Amino acid sequence: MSEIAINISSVSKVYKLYDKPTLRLKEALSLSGRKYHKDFPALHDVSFDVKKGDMLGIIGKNGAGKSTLLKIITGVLSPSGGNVEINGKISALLELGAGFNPEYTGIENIYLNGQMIGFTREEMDSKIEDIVKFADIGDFVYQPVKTYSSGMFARLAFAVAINVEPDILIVDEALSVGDVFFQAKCYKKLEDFRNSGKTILLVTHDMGSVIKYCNRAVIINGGEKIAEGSPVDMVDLYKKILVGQYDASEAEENEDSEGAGKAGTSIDEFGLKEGSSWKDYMLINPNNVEYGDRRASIIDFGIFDDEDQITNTVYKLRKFTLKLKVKFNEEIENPIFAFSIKDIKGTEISGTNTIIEKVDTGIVKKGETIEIAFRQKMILQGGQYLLQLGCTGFENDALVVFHRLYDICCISVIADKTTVGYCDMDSKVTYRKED
Ligand SMILES: Nc1ncnc2c1ncn2[C@@H]1O[C@H](COP(=O)(O)OP(=O)(O)OP(=O)(O)O)[C@@H](O)[C@H]1O
Repeated sequence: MSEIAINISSVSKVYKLYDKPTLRLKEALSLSGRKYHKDFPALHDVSFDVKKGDMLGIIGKNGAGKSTLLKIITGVLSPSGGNVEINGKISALLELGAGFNPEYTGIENIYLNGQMIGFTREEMDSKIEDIVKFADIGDFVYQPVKTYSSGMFARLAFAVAINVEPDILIVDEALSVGDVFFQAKCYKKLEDFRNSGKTILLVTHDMGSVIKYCNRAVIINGGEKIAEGSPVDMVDLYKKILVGQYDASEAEENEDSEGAGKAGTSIDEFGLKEGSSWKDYMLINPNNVEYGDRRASIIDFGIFDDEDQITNTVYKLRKFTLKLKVKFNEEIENPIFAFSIKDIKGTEISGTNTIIEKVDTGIVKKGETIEIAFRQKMILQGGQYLLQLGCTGFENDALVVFHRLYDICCISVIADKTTVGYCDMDSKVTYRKED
């Protein structure tokens, strides 16, 4: 029996773009065979295999071609070139509401969907209870689905897709509309599904989910597959694409064959090239804001994980070090070095400085460069955060800012569990019954 669930071989898709809808008809009726469209290549020569039991993340920017690829895999679209071989029964959650009749009730749509997948009414009778229970939308199952919120749609669609015993489940962003509890329930179900040896393809913009749940990932960019490998490496590479720091040679370096890798670039392995600085290895926010009178300048910084690898990705409950290099353009007495971390909504979550930490920085002379390191345990929950750095001081009891960098780079925290609230107190639990 083949170990491959899906084989995608040199798949291309060219869409026909018409300036006006009438031109489509004009082209169809043209006796001379005149073309009224422009070709738009949405996918070009995409090849990869999905093994049975894989949970493969497909990541890429808006318009990269991910949905087009999924539609080809599920047979909704036919490719312009290449081949797709499927080994097993597919159930897909593509566009929200696709395959649902808005006038039918939830229950009627469950039967309709079941029939479309190939189940008889009797077979669906035995599944309906599980589906309704999983969807958990109360009496709305008896209402026409046109009255549903997008979250209710997602619940019903996921409940159907997961309960029809597919071998391969394809999920395209559908989970992002559900509420957090429903998402958690779905991810749990996806894990059970994968643990039972089934295959999942997940398209999502949520990189945390890719790292947490997938065992492999593929990056699609501009209609091409540019890399395939461990989720952590692919997410790192994808972030570079997002901030315009992608270099094609890196994708080749990252192409690996198996398993999960390690985030970041090893200084030992690659060596910091002469003349390069830590920040060359960091993903810098192109929209960062900086200010200050520049009597001291932050000339370099880097985040180092517990293995001293420079990275934007830190694991929860592991140590990491934040290093800064600050060059002094004037003599300054008792400069203060600081960092803080904000969440993506801008709430300052944590941070410290050398005064709070009682570090005596003394007098720094003009021309000197100070290297300062903050080492701590990452206790924030999994997610994306933004880093702020600063060098300040006091003059006549007033705070002066020499150099501050706002939202300079992203810190991605990877977590394998999420506790309550902003941070994880790393509780150690003991449990015993009294005699
Ligand atoms: N039916 C269509 N006709 C013409 N162009 C299309 C059609 N469907 C998609 N496209 C184009 O093909 C490209 C790939 O679209 P696709 O929906 O596959 O991207 P995607 O990676 O899924 O994006 P997103 O993350 O925004 O969902 C886009 O430029 C899109 O505008």
